[in-house]
Amino acid sequence: MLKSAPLIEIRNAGVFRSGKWLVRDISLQVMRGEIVTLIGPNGAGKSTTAKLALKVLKPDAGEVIDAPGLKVGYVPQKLAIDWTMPLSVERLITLTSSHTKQEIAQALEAVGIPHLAKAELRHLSGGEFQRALLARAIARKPDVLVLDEPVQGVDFTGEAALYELIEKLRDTTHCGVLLVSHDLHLVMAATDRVICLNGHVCCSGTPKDVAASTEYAKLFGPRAARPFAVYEHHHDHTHLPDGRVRHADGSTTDHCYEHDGHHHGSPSSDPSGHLLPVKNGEKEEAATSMPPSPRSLRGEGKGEGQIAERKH
Ligand SMILES: Nc1ncnc2c1ncn2[C@@H]1O[C@H](COP(=O)(O)OP(=O)(O)OP(=O)(O)O)[C@@H](O)[C@H]1O
Repeated sequence: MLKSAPLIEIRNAGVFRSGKWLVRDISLQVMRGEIVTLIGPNGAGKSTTAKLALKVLKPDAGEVIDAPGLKVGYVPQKLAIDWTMPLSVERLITLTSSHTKQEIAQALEAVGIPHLAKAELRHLSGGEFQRALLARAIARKPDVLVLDEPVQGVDFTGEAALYELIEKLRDTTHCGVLLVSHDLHLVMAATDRVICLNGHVCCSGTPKDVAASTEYAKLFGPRAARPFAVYEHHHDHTHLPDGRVRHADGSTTDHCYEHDGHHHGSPSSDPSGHLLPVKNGEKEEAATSMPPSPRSLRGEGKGEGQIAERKH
């Protein structure tokens, strides 16, 4: 596979269903090692575009071109799972493709839940469930990960941890990532390009470029006028298990320094003592309200989002 060729390229593609264009004239590329994030209001065509990229949906106009031999890992927005049936994490990973015990263990280790191999899905927290889905997607060592709202059912601090995990997976496996986010205001800093959809590509660029664009402001109205908090983190210090902090120069102290990475933006702090980015006044709300239950977010009984992976 050529390093400089796109892993997935969508060229002027459109999907026509039930007498209307769900999306039209969509063009985007996902390169190796790149994180591309799709944002847009409900019904803007984000999932439709992700399914185009996956070739789950065939374009009625334009084309979708994959790199030869492309392997894709997919985390769908909804899952058709019978929650009355016991289903373990390791069984989820092998539902549609076979993996050795070692591959399963590696995937679970990579997403930080090695201890949950035998756990039942219905007992997992929202964050653990999303990690199990990610483990499933990376077990086949994909060239590209397509993640449709991978932080759903997770609270604000958990969201940040999942975004960090996605960035880490990109860094360690050098895969490309196409990420769907419903969150207009919290886009991880690792995102290389944001594509803002509204049935068509409304605008695109770096998170900061898109936040500053008039098209984005027009699409999201007064919400867009509020400050756009890009989740940023700098690994200039590490919290040790005993509570001390190790700094980039190797020294350790009992607390972080004022100027340490994370220590910008909001005056609020997370449980690790880090300041969290301001989510446009929504942070407190997000932190205090209960996240939707994982089960309600798993599309129970809706029959959508069959687990799908493909290899060409
Ligand atoms: N098979 C279909 N037939 C007709 N309309 C459809 C079909 N699939 C999706 N739609 C419609 O297409 C539009 C785009 O849907 P899509 O799920 O891609 O949006 P989205 O941006 O992912 O939305 P959300 O943020 O709510 O998940 C919606 O209005 C949806 O109702």
